[in-house]
Formats: sequence, structure tokens, C-alpha cells
Amino acid sequence: MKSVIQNAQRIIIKVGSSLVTNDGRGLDHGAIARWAAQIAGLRALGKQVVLVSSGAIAEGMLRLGFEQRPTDIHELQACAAVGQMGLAQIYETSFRAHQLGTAQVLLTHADLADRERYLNARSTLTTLLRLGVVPIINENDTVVTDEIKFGDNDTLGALVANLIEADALIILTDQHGLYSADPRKDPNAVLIQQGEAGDPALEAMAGGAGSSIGRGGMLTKILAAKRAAKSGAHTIIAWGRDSDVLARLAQGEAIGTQLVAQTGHLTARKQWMADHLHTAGQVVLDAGAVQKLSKEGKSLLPIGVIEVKGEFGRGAVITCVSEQGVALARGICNYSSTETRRIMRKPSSEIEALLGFVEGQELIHRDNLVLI
Ligand SMILES: Nc1ncnc2c1ncn2[C@@H]1O[C@H](COP(=O)(O)OP(=O)(O)O)[C@@H](O)[C@H]1O
Ligand SMILES: N[C@@H](CCC(=O)OP(=O)(O)O)C(=O)O
Repeated sequence: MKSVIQNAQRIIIKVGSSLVTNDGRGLDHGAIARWAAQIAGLRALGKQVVLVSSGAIAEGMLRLGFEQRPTDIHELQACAAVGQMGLAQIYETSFRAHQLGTAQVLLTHADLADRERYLNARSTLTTLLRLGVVPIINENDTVVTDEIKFGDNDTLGALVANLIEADALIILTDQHGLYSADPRKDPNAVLIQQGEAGDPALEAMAGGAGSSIGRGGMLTKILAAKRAAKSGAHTIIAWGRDSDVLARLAQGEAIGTQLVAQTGHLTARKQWMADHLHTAGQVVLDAGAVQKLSKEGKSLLPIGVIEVKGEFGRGAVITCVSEQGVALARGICNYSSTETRRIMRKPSSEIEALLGFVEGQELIHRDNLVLI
């Protein structure tokens, strides 16, 4: 059996609290240095890597002298704020030893639910990757309350995989993968080597967190695999203390639990758009634009739009209709309805002069467009 990530180009690696901390007391500097070395190895193979790392609260607890994890939300947030400095420091130093720069990206649920911020986060992350930097992501714990928290970083890792259409999500944890039951409780549990992401049978095997430090446990990892698969990413759950786990995976060795995505990249995203029953607005296309979209598979440029209906923000899913009112396509619009009204019927070269910025030459890029 081959590792599903051997051919993966863009990879999200999530390291959990259970691993990144020294038994919940501060950060494990040695372990972090080893992951940095392994990630440098992946980068040398030409792969793009985004790291999602937990550990801020545990490091903050150490720095602020808390013996126990505080229960007060604001004390937890204070720990996260203090500890995040430590996380950033150690990652920057560890990657610097391999001539790699790092970037700190703190995200909340609200950032990804809002299309404009979602698009901004996506553009920033892909730009960082293009510039050769390793983004280090964590939840922005200081501004979120329990109700709106991701809480565990497995979910965050999957959403980031969707966000930048990663090929694979590698979840490193303190177990060798998913077992048929929680191995801390059932000595007869066996490792599940391969499964289909989204298979409900896997959810039944997974339990909660095994330590007081980890938040999600195995269930959030299984649900993260299901979520990541929606944009075509395969998931691997593996033991993070193995000193060359990433290199072995990249060489094709099947270690840990592989959860295979059944849908391809584009199919999944286009499916998501096609599934939008209600779109925020409409653009009416001239005959030339109708031809470009439906016959030639091209992007929609502002010059081909003759009317905008409804109000929508940047990144909204909208419907493209012909002058006869026939719905042709749906897609993610790079500009708001107000901006679109200003640039419609105009060549893309005039966007900057008209709006003062350029989000893209296209109103809807063909990668974000699905014919209906
Ligand atoms: N079926 C299972 N297979 C493996 N681990 C499981 C299973 N069910 C529950 N767990 C528990 O999940 C824990 C890993 O989750 P967690 O503590 O949240 O780690 P992390 O901080 O890496 O996210 C394991 O230590 C284990 O006790
Ligand atoms: N954002 C938190 C981590 C949340 C958490 O523990 O998640 P997980 O590693 O999935 O159990 C922190 O940095 O402390």
C-alpha cells in the first residue's frame, strides 16, 4: 500500500497539543526542531507546506505560572496571547536554522465564514507559499468565546485544507493513527490502516481526547478528514514523535491511518457551488460572454456584463444569466455588486483606475465557475 500523499504538492500539517507540549508544560523545543527539519526536507522536494500548530495555551500557562489549565475564559485567552509569542519564537528560530522564513496566521471561525475575509485569507496564504514562507496557523484564541470557537485544531486544519485546496492533510498526534477503539482504554484495539474519508463506521471507533491537554480527541480528526475530503484532500493521521514520519510519508510509505478522499479537487468545489440553492445576486451577460463561458470554458470578464441584480459582497456565489434570462453558470465573484456595477462593460485594464485596487482581472475566474 502506497501513501496517498506521495504525489501531494500542497500539504497541511497539524501538530496537536498532545505532541507540541512537554506533557502540557510548555513547548517541546526538541520536537519542534525535528518537525522543522522534516518540513525543510519536504520543501526541498518541492512541496508547499502549511503548519497548523497548537500549544499557545500550554506555553502561556507555563509563562504565567498556572499549574492547572484555567477555567476562566479570559485567563485562558491571556494564556493563549502570552503563549502564542513563545510558539512564534520557537518556530521562527527552528525554521531559520533551515533558511526558511515563517509567518504567523491567526484565524477565527468568523474569518472563514465570511467570504471576503475567506478570500483574503486564501490570497495571503497562497502568496506566502509562493514567496517560500512556511505559514504557521493557530486559532485566534484571544478574540473568540466558547460558542464560536473551533476549539480543536483538527477542524481548523481541515478548513485550511479546503481554503487553499491542499492535496493532503497530515494530522500528527500522540497515537499511531485511528484504532478500532481508544487504545488508552482498550488493549485489543487495532490500527486502522486505510479508510474512506466520511465513512460513518470510522466515527463510531473514535473517542474523545486522551489527555487533559488535547482538545478534540480522535473524533474531531475523523470529522476533519471528512471535511478535508470535500475539497479533494486526503488525510493521514500518524504518530508525530517518529523522527522521520514526514519523509517516510513523502517517499510513499503508508504509515498511520490513511483516509482517502473520493472526490477530486475541482469536482468538489464546483459541486459546492452547484449546490448553492440561493445565490446572493445575478449578473446579466452579453452574447459574447455567454459564448466564452458556455462554449469555450473561459473566465467571466467585467466587459461581458451588462447588468447587475441584487446586492452582494466580494466572494459571494452569484448566478450568471443570459439576456434572455437563462441561468448559465454559478461562480464566486471577485468583486462586490457595487464594485461590479462600476467595472461592468469595461476592459479589465481599467479596474485599478475605477476601483483603486485589483482583486483579479476576471469578475469570476473559470476555476471558480460551474456551468449549470
Ligand atoms: N479510536 C481511537 N484511536 C486512537 N486514539 C483515540 C481513539 N479514540 C480516542 N482516542 C484518543 O485521542 C487522543 C488524541 O487526541 P488529542 O488528545 O486531542 O490529541 P491532539 O492534541 O494531537 O489533537 C489519543 O491520545 C487517544 O487517547
Ligand atoms: N488553539 C489552542 C489549541 C487547541 C487544541 O488544543 O487543539 P488540539 O491540538 O486539536 O487538541 C492553543 O494553541 O493552545
